[in-house]
Amino acid sequence: MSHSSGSSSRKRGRPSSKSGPTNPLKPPFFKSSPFSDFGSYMTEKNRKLRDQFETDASSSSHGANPAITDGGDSQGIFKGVAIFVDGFTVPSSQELKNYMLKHGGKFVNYFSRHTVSHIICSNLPDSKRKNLRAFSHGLPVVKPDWIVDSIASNTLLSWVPYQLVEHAITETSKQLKLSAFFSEKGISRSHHQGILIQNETSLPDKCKGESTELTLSGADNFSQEKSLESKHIDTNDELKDVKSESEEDCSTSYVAGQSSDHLNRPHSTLTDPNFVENYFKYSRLHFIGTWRNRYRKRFSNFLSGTGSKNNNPNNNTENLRRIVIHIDMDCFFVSVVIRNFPELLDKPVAVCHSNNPKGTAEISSANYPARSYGIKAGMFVRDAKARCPHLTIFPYDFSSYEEVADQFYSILHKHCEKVQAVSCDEAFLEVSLSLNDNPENIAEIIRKEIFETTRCSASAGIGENMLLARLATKSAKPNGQCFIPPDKVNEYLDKLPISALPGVGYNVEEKLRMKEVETCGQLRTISKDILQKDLGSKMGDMLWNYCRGIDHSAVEAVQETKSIGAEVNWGVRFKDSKDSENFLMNLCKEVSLRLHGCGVQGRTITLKVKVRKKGAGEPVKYMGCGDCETISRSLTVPGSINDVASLHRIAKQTFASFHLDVKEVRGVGLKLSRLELANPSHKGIEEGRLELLFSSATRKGKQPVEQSCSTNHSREDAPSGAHPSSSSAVSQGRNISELPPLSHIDLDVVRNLPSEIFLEMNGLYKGELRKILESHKEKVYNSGSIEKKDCRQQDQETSMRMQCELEPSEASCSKSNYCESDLMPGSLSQVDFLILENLPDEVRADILKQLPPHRVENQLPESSKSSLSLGSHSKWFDMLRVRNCLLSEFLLSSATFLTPNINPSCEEWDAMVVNLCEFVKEYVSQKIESDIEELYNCFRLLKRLSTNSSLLLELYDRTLPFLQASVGEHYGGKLHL
Ligand SMILES: Nc1ccn([C@H]2C[C@H](O)[C@@H](COP(=O)(O)OP(=O)(O)OP(=O)(O)O)O2)c(=O)n1
Repeated sequence: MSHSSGSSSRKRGRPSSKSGPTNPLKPPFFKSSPFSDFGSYMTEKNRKLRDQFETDASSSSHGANPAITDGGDSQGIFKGVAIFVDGFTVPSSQELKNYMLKHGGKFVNYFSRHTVSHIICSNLPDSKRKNLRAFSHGLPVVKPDWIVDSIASNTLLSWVPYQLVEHAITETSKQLKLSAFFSEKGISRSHHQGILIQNETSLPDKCKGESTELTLSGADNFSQEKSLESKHIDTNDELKDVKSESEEDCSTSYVAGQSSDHLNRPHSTLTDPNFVENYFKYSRLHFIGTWRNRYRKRFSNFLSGTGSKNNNPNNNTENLRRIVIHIDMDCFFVSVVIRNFPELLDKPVAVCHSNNPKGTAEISSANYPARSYGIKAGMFVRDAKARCPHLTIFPYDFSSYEEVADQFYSILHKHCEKVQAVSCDEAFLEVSLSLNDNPENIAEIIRKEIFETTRCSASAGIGENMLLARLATKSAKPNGQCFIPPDKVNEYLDKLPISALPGVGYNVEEKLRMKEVETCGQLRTISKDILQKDLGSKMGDMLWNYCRGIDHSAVEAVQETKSIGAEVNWGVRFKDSKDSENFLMNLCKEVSLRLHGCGVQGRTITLKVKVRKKGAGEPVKYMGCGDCETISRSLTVPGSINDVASLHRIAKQTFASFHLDVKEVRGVGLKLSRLELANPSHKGIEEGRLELLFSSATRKGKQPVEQSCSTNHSREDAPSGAHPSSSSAVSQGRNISELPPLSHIDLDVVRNLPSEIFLEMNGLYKGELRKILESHKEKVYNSGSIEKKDCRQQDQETSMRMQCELEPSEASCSKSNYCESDLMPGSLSQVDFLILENLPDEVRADILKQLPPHRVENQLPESSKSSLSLGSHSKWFDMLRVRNCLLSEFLLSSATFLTPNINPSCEEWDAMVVNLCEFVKEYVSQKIESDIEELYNCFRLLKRLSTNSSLLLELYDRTLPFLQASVGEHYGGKLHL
């Protein structure tokens, strides 16, 4: 029977008002038939057809259906699917029926919303389209291609991309599109999950296995495909490639956990001017990478770094032992998203931004049932689906991860004072227990509370050190705990594969395998000398310890951040230098945001660029970076920075110095190291920083934190409104014996401290800190070398800074120390104008008097002259604040780069000259007077530095004419240098 006849016979047989006035369910023409009414006739007919279909199906599966028998999939890919074909289709209804026969599905001749799971249809007349809900009864209306493609890929594909009408499913089942769940207004995930459940239960039972996935993939939308299509109308070959790739990837994928904007977001720098911002907004790696900053802010009260107060109420330290607990949530991302789906607990589930079964999106987390199919984090979806076609994939839900992570850490901090955060779902705890206490009890209490609060399980490993605790967690997972008592350590390690030890990668494993060493027990038979000889001193030493269960690292509540940056290695495709510049600017904005978020700035800027290797084809991963070479360069500037303009200037210059074909660039990263606390005027400066400084300084001195900072205190203890030096948390309860020894204090950090913290710290050290700084300064000045000059200059800046930051009373009493003319900066470029501007008027006037007068030729416009005149300080400061010595930073970094032992190549050298010329041109052309002031100072500085370097002299000689020509062009004069 054809699809259309099925439909018409249904209409024909429908009881009508004309059938009989008495009982419409018993029309007169059934009176003489064996069927009591039309319903029983249809039931009987359907039964017959079903039997017939099943007989055909069983003969088909036993006979001519290699797809089922050979494929080993005796159930067939359409198990649970029952189609009803409506209207003319290609392939025909009969062919579709045969496909169902062969591949385990059902073909329903007469529509019934109770037996049909999918309506197959090639076209919908307008009338049906308008009244879709009535027509479809809430079932999916899908093109026959869905069946054909599923057979071709031997997998039941999501039907969503094959919907006949885009909104078929969303309108009919009142299901919101996934994009709506992630609107900017922040509709909650639980709402979204609630809807998913609702949808699942509303589908026929037999479809439930797939329904979660199907419903989730409701975010697959054609609009995305279409928008990509329209955006990619371009004759450029590369764009064409991208088009086909993105269609392949996006047409059947959702990008969830994101706003609807994102669903329509193009997938590369080629078409998205805000690519960097979007990339980080939706990136799981970004979430993981930036999580620590959020944690620090939220739990700053707990980050005293002391942690030495005993957990045990009985404070008798003699009878206590130190135990480390490593606690880790199980399959974190999955556990969080399936909390509302208890029926999925024992089903394979993963989290990924796309569920396109052919796609190369990476699995972020897989639950343990999924792992039994070999699915793991980092695997492409297509590989995961190949291993487990019924894998349910959920989108990210970052806000819920954050919420659960907060709950997790609140519990940990409640139970333990010394918590070392490893990641959003993993931490080390150090607890002190009496010899009789069972360490498993506390782990159990914590795990129970975590589960009751978050509805997600955590596993715990317990041991005498961090190594053993971490190893024990592996044995405990999932949802368990494991204690390795001291007398069982060797036994535990004997059989443990060396690959389970932290830090053992493929290379080390291979080298040891060559020696027939595969377990820790076997590793113990090799001497330390041999290990160090074969694997290097550090690795050899570490492995020698690890295979004996020895680990000296201490649980540390505060961990130093050494660098902050951002890197994008996906979706990077530039057409021209305008693209790359725009990208760099956005990357700098991102990095600047992160630096401000942490209240720090950095002095060393590293730019890393990934460039496609010669001959490397397009990457396997869609829009990935593929086979690349990595080039990187670091520059150290004299003053730390965190503002976008400075970062961008340096990044742009460095990028240009690589002389790359931008079309070949596949990834860019920017990182700042040598971090310092940000300028006190920055909002990023937070309370508690001094605590961080103490612990970092102490670590630097390789002294365990708890030894020097034994008193527990939190900022909440500080009485409000009291004088900082006596009331702050730092001062609370501290006496000098509890502070790190002065020799452990990092003087570079101290130099840059905000005044109130410096004063507080100096007070704690009874004035010794200032003395040390001064004597250090003397030493530097007396040691005589080219470096002295820089140190001296730096110290002059420090002196200025200290002078400026001292409280008025302190400032006046120390003035004689710092305002001596020999310590004054040699040029304006060495002055921190922000500080200068904030000085009391008389102090600033004092300092300004001692600055060397700058000279600009008379031809400069009057306006420039007046703004550059020392008499009009306020205007001058305002302007200078805007551009705060950027050029000098560039020049000084160049100077660092051009030290005699580095010897730049000709290419690098030429790049330097060309870049400087361009830089100068750009500066001058903007006609900002403060820039002229800056150029003047910078070239003076360059001239001075060039007396010690022939390279710098050449740089000066080659760029000076350029500078003068530009000044002449824009101002009609030249600078006297
Ligand atoms: N390649 C990776 C690794 C991890 N993560 C995310 C998802 C994880 O859920 C979370 C925590 O990482 P874990 O390594 O702790 O892995 P899981 O918690 O998923 O599993 P396990 O139970 O093994 O800890 O970080 C990720 O997105 N991509």
